[in-house]
Amino acid sequence: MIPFPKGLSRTPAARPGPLGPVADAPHGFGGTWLAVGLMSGTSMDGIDAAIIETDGETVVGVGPSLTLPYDDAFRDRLRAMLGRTSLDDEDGRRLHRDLALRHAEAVRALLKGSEVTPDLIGFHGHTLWHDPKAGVTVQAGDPALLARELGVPVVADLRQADVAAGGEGAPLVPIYHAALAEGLDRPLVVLNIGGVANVTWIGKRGPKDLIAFDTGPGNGPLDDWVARHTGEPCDRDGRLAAAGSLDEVRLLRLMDHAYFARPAPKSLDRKDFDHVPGIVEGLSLEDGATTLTAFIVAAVVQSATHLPRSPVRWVVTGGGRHNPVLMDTLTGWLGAPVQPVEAVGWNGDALEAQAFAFLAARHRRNLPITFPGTTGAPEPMTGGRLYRP
Ligand SMILES: Nc1ncnc2c1ncn2[C@@H]1O[C@H](COP(=O)(O)OP(=O)(O)OP(=O)(O)O)[C@@H](O)[C@H]1O
Ligand SMILES: CC(=O)N[C@H]1[C@@H]2OC[C@@H](O2)[C@@H](O)[C@@H]1O[C@H](C)C(=O)O
Repeated sequence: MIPFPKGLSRTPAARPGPLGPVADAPHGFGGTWLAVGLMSGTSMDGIDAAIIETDGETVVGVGPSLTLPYDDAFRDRLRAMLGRTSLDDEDGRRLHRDLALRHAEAVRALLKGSEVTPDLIGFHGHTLWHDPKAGVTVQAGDPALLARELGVPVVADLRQADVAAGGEGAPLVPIYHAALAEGLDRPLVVLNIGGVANVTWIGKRGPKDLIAFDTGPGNGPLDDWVARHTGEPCDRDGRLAAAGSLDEVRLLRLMDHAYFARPAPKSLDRKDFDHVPGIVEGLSLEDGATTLTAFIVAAVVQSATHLPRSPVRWVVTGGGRHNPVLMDTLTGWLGAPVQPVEAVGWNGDALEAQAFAFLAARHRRNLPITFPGTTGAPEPMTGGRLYRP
């Protein structure tokens, strides 16, 4: 564990706060879909694909999942397109097409050797730009082409309606966390540590008793730091962070950002951390890794001040849960039980992809996917657009 820095304030005692609306009565529906979910996350490691059986309210069955990694050349191409708001030129159209084709390849790999044909695909695409205050969120990857390639209806454009209504358009996964958390002790917090990190607080009042927001950086700035110094994609198993020392002064500078004090709901783009390399510049490889690992944890500790009540436990999903230094430091600094989501029987490598399958099913049922407590939408909102093959 990285020692707790003197200059950082501890989580204040949890205080009561506004709660999201409680669920409407479920709509009657007798059937289920076999739905594939596809996510290309901010860490740009590859395409996650998973299959579930669901009616959009409960998860009836969970099937296999996989990650189709991006090769370095494609990752560089993707990175070069970050920040784009338009795909309307040759490079943009090529990326839109190639992402769809790679997602089709991921679905074929997922289904290989099985007799299964999915009924539905939930497709996130890859976020190039996210600025909900300006009403803009851009995901690359052509859903119409994906539907044609696979001969299966595709639900995509899942952030657009929420952003158009004044919501943050992110995070979208909380309603899936809530569906999975039925029957578990609550309040429960699900913490996702991918490229960016986000939390879902699930209260006791039913499946829509949710508060969710992005906490701050996930592995993104740490991955970038390690890649720049070593060419490796990440601080594998936290080895570098374990060997370094925390630079408390720089951590406090990293935490001196208006986002952390801002009340939820709120969301981030990867670009919101563009200033981070400048702050850690000059540190040794190991001390930089320790300080950027501590930054992820400090942002989570700060996020706890925006939660209505302390949870009974934190369950962690996303690639960050594989980093033992990060997990131990979270446990120490939060002073609460912190476990990987596998402790409650979920698959942390497949959860986000599964969520997009679930959201596609909710779209087909016309059930809301975002809520005042998760994105700041004015009311529970449906979302997504259906592309038929
Ligand atoms: N063994 C490990 N040790 C340290 N870090 C790891 C390990 N395995 C994965 N990671 C981290 O997890 C990251 C990938 O996480 P994940 O797949 O959840 O991200 P993502 O889905 O792309 O992001 P987001 O949730 O922001 O969209 C890697 O970039 C790496 O930093
Ligand atoms: C705009 C965007 O793509 N945001 C992602 C990103 O990655 C993690 C965090 O920031 C989260 O808000 C969101 O993804 C997850 C899948 C979500 O919408 O729940």
